[in-house]
Amino acid sequence: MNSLPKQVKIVEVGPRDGLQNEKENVPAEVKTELVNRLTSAGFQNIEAAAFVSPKWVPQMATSADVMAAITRKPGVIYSALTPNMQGFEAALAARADEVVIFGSASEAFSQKNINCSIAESIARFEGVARAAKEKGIRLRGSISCAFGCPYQGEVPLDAVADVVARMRDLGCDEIDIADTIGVATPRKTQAVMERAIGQFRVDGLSGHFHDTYGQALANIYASLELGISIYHSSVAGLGGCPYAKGATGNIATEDVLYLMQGLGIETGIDLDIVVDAGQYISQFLGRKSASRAGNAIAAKRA
Ligand SMILES: CC(C)(COP(=O)([O-])OP(=O)([O-])OC[C@H]1O[C@@H](n2cnc3c(N)ncnc32)[C@H](O)[C@@H]1OP(=O)([O-])[O-])[C@@H](O)C(=O)NCCC(=O)NCCSC(=O)C[C@@](C)(O)CC(=O)[O-]
Repeated sequence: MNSLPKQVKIVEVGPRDGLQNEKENVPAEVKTELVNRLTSAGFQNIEAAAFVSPKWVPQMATSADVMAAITRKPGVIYSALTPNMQGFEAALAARADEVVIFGSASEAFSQKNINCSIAESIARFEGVARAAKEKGIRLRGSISCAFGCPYQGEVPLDAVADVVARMRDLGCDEIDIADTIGVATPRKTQAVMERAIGQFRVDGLSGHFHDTYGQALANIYASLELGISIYHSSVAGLGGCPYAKGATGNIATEDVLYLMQGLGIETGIDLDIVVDAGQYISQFLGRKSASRAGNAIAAKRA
């Protein structure tokens, strides 16, 4: 059996990826309370904002308010999505610790999500990357549809490797390999991750798995076997992408933490506080949490 990493970093993406698709406005105070609860749970990295066009993603329009109101813990990285220089300037003003340029391995998805081709997106990201370096802000690259696309279907492995190399050349500190629509299975996951590892250091790659087909935990395990040690997840399994119809949320953070506990892998995160945060946001949204571990732990307590 391959040896697994002894510790992993869990990037909590619920306040951004999780909430961006909610139809009803989630007030900035609720998002702020969620980020604060997640901070107290011990995450090193929380994706808290997206400085994107409010016409494209209205739910993220309050990002500056959230970034201004959260109680920051020293050492915690609060990240923001920045598709272009306008987004970067807003993230800088909001004191984001990390900016995220987000592209795609699928041409069709790139057009739908950010209204340009892959090549145009990379050209657009060059300015953001340069500005981030000048200001000493961490730079993360996110690659959507690395395992399949809702518009074009199959995404060639070469296309993933190519975008990883382009993100690397832009100077990304970390690169996310994202299963936007949750279609990957473990062998496919390993095939894609191996190509990514061929282009970038393994300790800078992260797995970002949506759980549409219930495969995300298996895909995380498959990635652990390759030595990947950064994973994205969303409290209560919140989420879905506005440009990926039918795709459900990210894998629930509570479920990932339960898995890591069982494997004896250190995360530095307090599962009980995350369960409370998951119940808090689910109650606000008026629905049951999508986290099976979260619901089981909450039921046991009651
Ligand atoms: C990229 C654009 C802006 C191009 O959109 P565009 O329409 O081509 O942009 P434009 O430059 O022509 O500008 C049009 C208007 O947008 C404004 N604008 C332009 N830029 C900004 C900005 N940064 N912030 C605020 N406003 C902005 C700009 O000021 C102008 O306003 P107007 O003059 O019409 O009033 C647009 O397509 C966009 O905002 N897309 C965002 C899509 C998005 O957020 N998708 C969800 C996140 S990606 C995701 O979830 C996947 C991920 C990361 O989680 C990983 C995974 O699971 O796959």
